[in-house]
Amino acid sequence: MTLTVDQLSESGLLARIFPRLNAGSSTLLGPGDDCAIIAAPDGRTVISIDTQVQDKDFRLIWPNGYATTGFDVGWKAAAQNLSDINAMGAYGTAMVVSLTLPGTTPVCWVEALADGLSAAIVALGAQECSVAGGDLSGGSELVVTVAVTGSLQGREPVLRSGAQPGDQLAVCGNLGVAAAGWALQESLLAPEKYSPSLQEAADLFNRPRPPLEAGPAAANAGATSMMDISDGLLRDSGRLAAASGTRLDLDGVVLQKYAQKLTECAQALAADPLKWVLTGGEDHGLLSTFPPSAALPAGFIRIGSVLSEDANQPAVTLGGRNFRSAVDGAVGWDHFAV
Ligand SMILES: Nc1ncnc2c1ncn2[C@@H]1O[C@H](COP(=O)(O)OP(=O)(O)O)[C@@H](O)[C@H]1O
Ligand SMILES: Cc1ncc(C[n+]2csc(CCOP(=O)(O)OP(=O)(O)O)c2C)c(N)n1
Ligand SMILES: [Mg+2]
Repeated sequence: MTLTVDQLSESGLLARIFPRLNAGSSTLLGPGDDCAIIAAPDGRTVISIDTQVQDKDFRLIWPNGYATTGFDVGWKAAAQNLSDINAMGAYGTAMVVSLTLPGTTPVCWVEALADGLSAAIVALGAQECSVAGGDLSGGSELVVTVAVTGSLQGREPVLRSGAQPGDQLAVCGNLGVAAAGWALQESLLAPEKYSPSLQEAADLFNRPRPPLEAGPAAANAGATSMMDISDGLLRDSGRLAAASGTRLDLDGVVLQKYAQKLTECAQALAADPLKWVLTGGEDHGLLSTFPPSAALPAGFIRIGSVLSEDANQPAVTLGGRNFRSAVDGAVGWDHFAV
């Protein structure tokens, strides 16, 4: 019989979780007391939080049969939180983790979640970020919430609001790959039948790899604005444009190159890969703007330009035209509008 969480006490479950949690050098006191204590030599703390809810952010079993592991959910929790820290130009220092668990959850699933958190932190290059504490509760569905703190290490933060007309618009990381992976898992195409490129898309959906060195590098290179792309390029571009009081024009030719990389997935599902590139979320790459003459840091690719606001023009255009026709009116992910 599989050991489930309702067969353990809270402290019994914690005793299985604690040894699996990454420890980092900013953590003056880790899990076990009422609070953790994190050093903040910079004098400022960057802080963010993200939640994953069963059947909203992941399915335990997908239509194609893939079973989401605790490791996947832990990895994604760490990755999406560190991505927000990255998007400020900061490094992660500590996380706290709140788990709402049905009593029937296997203990090994929770242990794998702790392993996934720590594995992502290390694999993505944030090994100085600890998992410093958390909370446990029971509930009818799985909910995993992680809050993260970060340090700017003396740098100025890069906000969404600093884009200037004339700036270059650039991205670092994947566009549309996680959306392709999500579509695969919502399809009836069994994972055993995946080719290597389908497998890569599914893997990057389940265990995203935000480029964590790129945020601080962009800040150092003079990025004027930045955010991570979690809800899709069009939706997040609209947010950056609105925050900066500018318009953005995307280069359809460059974006087609991202779509071409998804040809095999798109053919397998008879889907439009450009729609994944424009509206797909959960890749957690960076969308940044740089002054016209700035050399883009490693990994950034120019995908458009920043223009002056114009009441007669949409905030985001694709090759100078309204993008809606290219994607059937879709914009990106919204928890309450889909
Ligand atoms: N329940 C809430 N209460 C207060 N602020 C919130 C809440 N939900 C989101 N926010 C804030 O609104 C902004 C947008 O949130 P979100 O779209 O989740 O950002 P991100 O994509 O960076 O995670 C963030 O600054 C976030 O802190
Ligand atoms: C079962 C399921 N349905 C839909 C999705 C797709 N999805 C869920 S959240 C999301 C966008 C990012 O999530 P959000 O909580 O908005 O992240 P944030 O913008 O706060 O970083 C997407 C594309 C999914 N991952 N799983
Ligand atoms: Mg959020």
